Amino acid sequence: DVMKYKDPKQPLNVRIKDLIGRMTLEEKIGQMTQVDRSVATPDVMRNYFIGSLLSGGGSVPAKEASPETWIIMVNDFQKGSLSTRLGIPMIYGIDAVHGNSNVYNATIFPHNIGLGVTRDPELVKKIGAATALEVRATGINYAFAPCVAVCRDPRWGRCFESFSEDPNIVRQMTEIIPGLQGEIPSNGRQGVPFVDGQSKVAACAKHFVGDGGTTRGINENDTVIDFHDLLSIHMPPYYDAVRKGVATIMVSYSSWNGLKMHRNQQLLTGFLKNTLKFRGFVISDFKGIDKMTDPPHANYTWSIQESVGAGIDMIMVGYNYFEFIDGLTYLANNNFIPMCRIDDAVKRILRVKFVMGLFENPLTDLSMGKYLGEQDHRDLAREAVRKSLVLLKNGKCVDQPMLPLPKKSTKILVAGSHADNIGNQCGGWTIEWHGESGNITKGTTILSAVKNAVDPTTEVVYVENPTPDFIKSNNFSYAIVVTGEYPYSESSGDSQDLTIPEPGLTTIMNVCESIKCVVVLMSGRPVVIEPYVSSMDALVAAWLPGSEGQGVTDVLFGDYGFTGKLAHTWFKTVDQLPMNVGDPHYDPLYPFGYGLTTEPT
Ligand SMILES: OC[C@@H]1[C@@H](O)[C@H](O)[C@@H](O)c2nc(CNc3ccccc3)cn21
Repeated sequence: DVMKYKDPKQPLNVRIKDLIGRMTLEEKIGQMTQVDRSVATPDVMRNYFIGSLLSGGGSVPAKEASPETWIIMVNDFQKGSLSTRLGIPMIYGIDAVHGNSNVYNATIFPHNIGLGVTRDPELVKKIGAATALEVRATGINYAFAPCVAVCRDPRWGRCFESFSEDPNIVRQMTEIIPGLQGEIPSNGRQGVPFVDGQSKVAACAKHFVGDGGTTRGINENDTVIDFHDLLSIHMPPYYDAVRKGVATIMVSYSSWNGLKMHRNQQLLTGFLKNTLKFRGFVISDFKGIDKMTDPPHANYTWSIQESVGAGIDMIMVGYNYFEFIDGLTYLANNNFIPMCRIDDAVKRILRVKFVMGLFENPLTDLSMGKYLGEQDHRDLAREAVRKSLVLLKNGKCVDQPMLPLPKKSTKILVAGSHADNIGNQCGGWTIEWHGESGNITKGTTILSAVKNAVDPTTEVVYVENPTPDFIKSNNFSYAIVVTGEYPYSESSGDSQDLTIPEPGLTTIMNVCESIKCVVVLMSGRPVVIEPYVSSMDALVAAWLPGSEGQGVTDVLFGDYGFTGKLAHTWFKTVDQLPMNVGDPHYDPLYPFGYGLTTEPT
């Protein structure tokens, strides 16, 4: 008989039922296994029936690899999967969290903290669509995005991955999901996985749930709140993500009231699958099951039993696929995990793979490579940068605004560690896991953007960390100081003091106490700035704008007006934290929703 699961005209549930009815336990467990590309080969894919691969942060086929190199790599792994008895295609995931940002020369969009400021769902949906194309340009079909964390404490190293402290802004920004996956047709079913073909990708709402609410913002720590607050602060974005057909949801490393999310059956199965009726697949975080114990990996068989038993469908194993497969096989064969749980997991994984057309189009044509970093994506990113900037101060006297800056001046000074540094303006999850300073990928630095923006007769002088004497010996009309935080991600970004690292503050004080200055602050979150604001003539929060630095000068020089409003409370001192809009004792330096505006000249 023609195998029904191979027939795209068959109803989805018929295909799933037919296929799972043919699968051995080995083939089922293989589908639940995701490993990093660095330990995979086509033979491993075939012999262990591996259902999914990922590129962890920085896991690339080669340094500065071209899109074609990426496509060939992914296709080769896929051919390994297709050569198995049942020919089930694998799904390949990557952290396309601000563009396909691991990939050299991809368009790098502002990180989520900047996108939340735009409060523009249509813009963010377009960013999702552009990102999907740039992911497909590398042969990849699955993005571990969007992060829908609600960051409640800026000491959290991942606050830059959160759209806002306000769940309503995060809910609005889930429009990136139909951008990434495609819009559910008006006559289509909401609340079931939807991925609209070869220019779209499966998305991943993460990290379920409460990742942004941990104690003192300590990454992967404990979120101690009652069920009402969990449901009203951290859960709402998942209502929207499920309704919009998100294909997958990733579990948080963190705990809720002392229980690791990776073993929280009440929330993973009881609430997400049974109450919210989520029908896609739940994926663990990287070695998330290892981290259920202290020390990690202390009892791997227990970790497998507790996580799969709680309702996780695909395990982001990391590297040790043999140990995982062996452990889960033992647990299934000895009924520590019931077969119905394994079948539920595999059905969810197959549902996503069928829905996204993976069986019909498992391979990528090399011609898709042209979409990587294409100009109209860069123009879109530039627009997002413009709308993400927040003007916090404009002139020392209300009636003497400094911005917009004149394009025609005799001589101006550009200074600061982030003025001529693409890596610094992109932040974490860019090329490398933690990101990296330097000329790491294609883009426009702020210095280049200034030179492009000003009148040709204006002399632009760049000195990264100028001395007061140097400044005073030149008659600069004004200075633009670009500085802030260096790239970080995850726990490496956790900070208890939230100070601007040196020499940033020194540069700010040296310049601003010598001449008129506008400070462009690049940071993944609000940082300690209050003691220094009085020295500045103007202050712009630029967050982590990404590769298209021209968007910053578009607004500084008045081609566009400032429109952004804070999506995060800007505290005065860290001992006020956590402090969020709506709190009874709310005494910020700049409140949630604050932002000065300017008119285009
Ligand atoms: O990169 C995969 C996931 C990512 O989607 C999650 O948001 C994040 O919590 C996460 N952390 C790791 C662990 N980090 C890691 C980075 C590079 C190589 C190996 C592990 C992987 N991942």
